[in-house]
Amino acid sequence: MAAVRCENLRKRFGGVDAVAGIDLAVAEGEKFAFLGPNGAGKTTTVNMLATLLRPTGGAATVAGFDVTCSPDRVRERIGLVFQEQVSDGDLTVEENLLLHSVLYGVPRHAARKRMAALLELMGLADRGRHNVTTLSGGMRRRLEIARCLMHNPRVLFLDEPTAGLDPHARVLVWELLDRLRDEQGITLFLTTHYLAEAERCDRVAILDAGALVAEGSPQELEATIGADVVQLRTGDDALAARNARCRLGVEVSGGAEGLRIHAADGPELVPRLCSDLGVRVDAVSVSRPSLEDVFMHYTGRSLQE
Ligand SMILES: Nc1ncnc2c1ncn2[C@@H]1O[C@H](COP(=O)(O)OP(=O)(O)OP(=O)(O)O)[C@@H](O)[C@H]1O
Repeated sequence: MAAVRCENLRKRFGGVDAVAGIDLAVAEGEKFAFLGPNGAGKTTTVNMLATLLRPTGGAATVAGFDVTCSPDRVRERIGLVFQEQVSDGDLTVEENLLLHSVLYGVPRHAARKRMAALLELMGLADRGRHNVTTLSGGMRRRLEIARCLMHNPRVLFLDEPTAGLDPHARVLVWELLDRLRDEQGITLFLTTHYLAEAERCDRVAILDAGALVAEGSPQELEATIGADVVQLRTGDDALAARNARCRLGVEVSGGAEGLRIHAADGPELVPRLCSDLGVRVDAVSVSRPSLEDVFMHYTGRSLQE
């Protein structure tokens, strides 16, 4: 059973198709990223999957239940970490966690046990009695995640989980998300516009203007746009280009930065270039396509624009 499934899922606001017919399946225990620029429709999709917004059309199931027909069943099985802080700043860390468990009907004994385990997992074990306002930004984000796990959800939706955090706090959040998935088999469904965050996921779907434009593992997506680029500077570029074509059968283009060769496996080609070109090789570099290149390829824009 897929943890999340969308079939032609749509949401229209006034005259705007915020989500324009998405087909998607996320497997149980998968770490899945929804990558797209601001306004692409990521939050709208997550809000429909989390039963906060009613779809205009199509269908979606989460943990096996239809989001429109069985929203209560869906809600029991999901956690939703928002970009903004939801925890009550006037309460302590423990009070926030216990309040959440009461709202979800978790028995008191089970809630205390789960709270202790989650505080440990999140690196907040010594902060339980502290007021939320005394926590750093990274600690607050980890508290938000812990809160959403108190009722033991099977699918965790995280909207930009590391937005606004410093690099160290970001790494801590990533590590604990990995542990959650590895140790508890929770499905993680992230929205992000950070390429580094998407790179760490099993599978990425690229969303642009409400439509899915590509989907696959980061490696698969990078492979779809083609080859590695090998750049060369030699003692004689004209001769090097001729010999590369004749002796190695590779296509070469010239430019201000020397010679460029597209190769399926750049690192494998480099030693052959050095030994077979018959000219001195002064510099060589190999670059692989990144998710930024993939995004640019499918949308014609940079993700950062
Ligand atoms: N309640 C609403 N009413 C009208 N339009 C909306 C509403 N919510 C979202 N939109 C529009 O739908 C589109 C998608 O917005 P959405 O917030 O889902 O994008 P996003 O990819 O999550 O962006 P961000 O990363 O900025 O959160 C945008 O054009 C937005 O202006």
